[in-house]
Amino acid sequence: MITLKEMITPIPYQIKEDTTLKEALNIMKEEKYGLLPVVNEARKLVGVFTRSRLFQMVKLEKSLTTPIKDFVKRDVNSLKEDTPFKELQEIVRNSSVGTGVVVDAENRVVGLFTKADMVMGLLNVTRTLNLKQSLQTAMDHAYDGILLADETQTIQMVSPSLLELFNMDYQDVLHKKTNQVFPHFQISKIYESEEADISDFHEINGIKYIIHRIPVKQEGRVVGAIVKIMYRQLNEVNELFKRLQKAENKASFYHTELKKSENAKFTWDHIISEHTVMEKIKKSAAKAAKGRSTILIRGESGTGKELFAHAAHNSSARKDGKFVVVNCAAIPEDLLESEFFGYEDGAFTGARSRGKIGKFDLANGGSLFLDEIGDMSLNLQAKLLRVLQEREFYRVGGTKRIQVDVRIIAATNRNLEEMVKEGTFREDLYYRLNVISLFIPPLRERMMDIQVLSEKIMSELNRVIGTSITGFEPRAKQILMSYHWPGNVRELRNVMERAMTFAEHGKIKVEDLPDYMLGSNHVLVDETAVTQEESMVESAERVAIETALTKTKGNKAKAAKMLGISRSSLYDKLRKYQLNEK
Ligand SMILES: Nc1ncnc2c1ncn2[C@@H]1O[C@H](COP(=O)(O)OP(=O)(O)OP(=O)(O)O)[C@@H](O)[C@H]1O
Repeated sequence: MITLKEMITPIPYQIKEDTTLKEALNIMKEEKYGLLPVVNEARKLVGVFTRSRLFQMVKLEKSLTTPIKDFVKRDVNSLKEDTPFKELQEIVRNSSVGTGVVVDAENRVVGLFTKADMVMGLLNVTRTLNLKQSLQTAMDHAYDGILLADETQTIQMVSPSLLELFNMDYQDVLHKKTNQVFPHFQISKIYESEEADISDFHEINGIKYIIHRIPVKQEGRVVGAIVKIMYRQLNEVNELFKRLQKAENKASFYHTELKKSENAKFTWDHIISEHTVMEKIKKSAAKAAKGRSTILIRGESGTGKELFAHAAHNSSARKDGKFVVVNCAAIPEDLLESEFFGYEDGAFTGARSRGKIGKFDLANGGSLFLDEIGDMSLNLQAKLLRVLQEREFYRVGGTKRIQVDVRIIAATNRNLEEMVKEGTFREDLYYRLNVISLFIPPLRERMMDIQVLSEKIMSELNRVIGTSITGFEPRAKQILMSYHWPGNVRELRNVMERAMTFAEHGKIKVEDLPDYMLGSNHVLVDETAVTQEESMVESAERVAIETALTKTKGNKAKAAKMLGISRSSLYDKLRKYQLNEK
């Protein structure tokens, strides 16, 4: 709101009691002031010399050299410069005096205040207010991100879409220097060059954007800047472009798909995790990968077993050899043997009689990944065991021994020990495979990973499907963090893809999540407890801790384990989020 300070007429003259009639006359004639404030040596207000006092002196035929001292009006009501606008309105309304003297806290004169000043001030207020309001409305509805900075490069206005893109709140940016909050906008450039320009592509959360910097000039001088962040259209264009590309690349797609099955695509870096147990598994897997032993990867479906197998092959001495995948559950029983060992010419009648190379042959010098090994028939288990023991096999219908150098990496989500007990999995094969065994914990037991994985997946999908999703609304995040994820990371990916397709841009809301996730029994934390002030990371972290404590019935050691953090860091976080009493 406007203050008196902004409406006063500054007065360059300070007359004193010894100022002569002549001097006072000259000033009043020149400047047409109705009154002049009179000050003492300390420049403090002692009274005013008015036009009527001047006439009085002339009427009394005082000589021009007479000091004005005896004609100073001493009972003046001065106005303090910090008088609020509302109070000022009252004073002006009730006062018969047209001009007042404005003083500072020490009673020193700072200027005059006239009724005309007041009217002009009011007019300005209304004009600025209306303009500001119209601008704000335009900003609120802007499709692009927009930022207005003043002459000092201080942020005066921002559009909600800009805040959404950078996941910030008004208080994070308003009245702060642009260079502090958004250094990469490089706004100072245009204050110097005075020319509008457009940046190269930038990227945040997989969303591409361009910065359009426009200087605002007044009388040839830069008095501010408008920054326009274009991102939504970019992603839409991107999407169209991608569709075109997809069509063009179809043929080569099939080609690469074919090749893909024999090449390991992933490395340890593709396995995203911040959980201490996962880090340990990654380390020991990397170590095991260097040797020759069989590796058995255990864990629920969708926990990333195949990813580990790829990474293990890629960090082994065999990385230049093939990485051949066999899904033991997907191949019909009667074909499994020929898939593994191939067959000789003439082993079958008809079109296929020209022979076929088996997966063991293909993987020679490389790795053979036997996925879902728990789903293999006992008959084949026996044959596999023989190859593992003797490192040789016969093709179907063949009599020649084929020697191979293949490293086996097997995976299963089945309980092999139970199966051995039941007699559905060979004990000797079990021991052969179980030389180095890795167990990947389910996602619900490494809640910090839900956070990091969802962020990574969001970035990736923004890029791939052309959405511009910037995060989650607190309640949606809470559901994500407390859901039990039976399908693990695979399910998380599917949920994210679906939610991002629904939401398209902005934040993912509860209604973008599948209904089955919303069942109240999965949501373990009080929803009102997620406050707006917390950052996304903080609120996710707090929800994770609360959920872990609820799940472990308050057992801090177990909760820390579930979260993948040390006990002391759990205690730090409990203090930080004031969760101690829970
Ligand atoms: N830690 C992780 N970081 C990144 N992506 C992951 C991670 N874990 C799993 N994924 C992703 O989740 C999906 C499922 O992973 P993967 O196929 O390796 O699981 P799996 O345990 O082999 O499943 P299944 O037992 O059903 O074969 C894949 O898209 C994979 O890329």
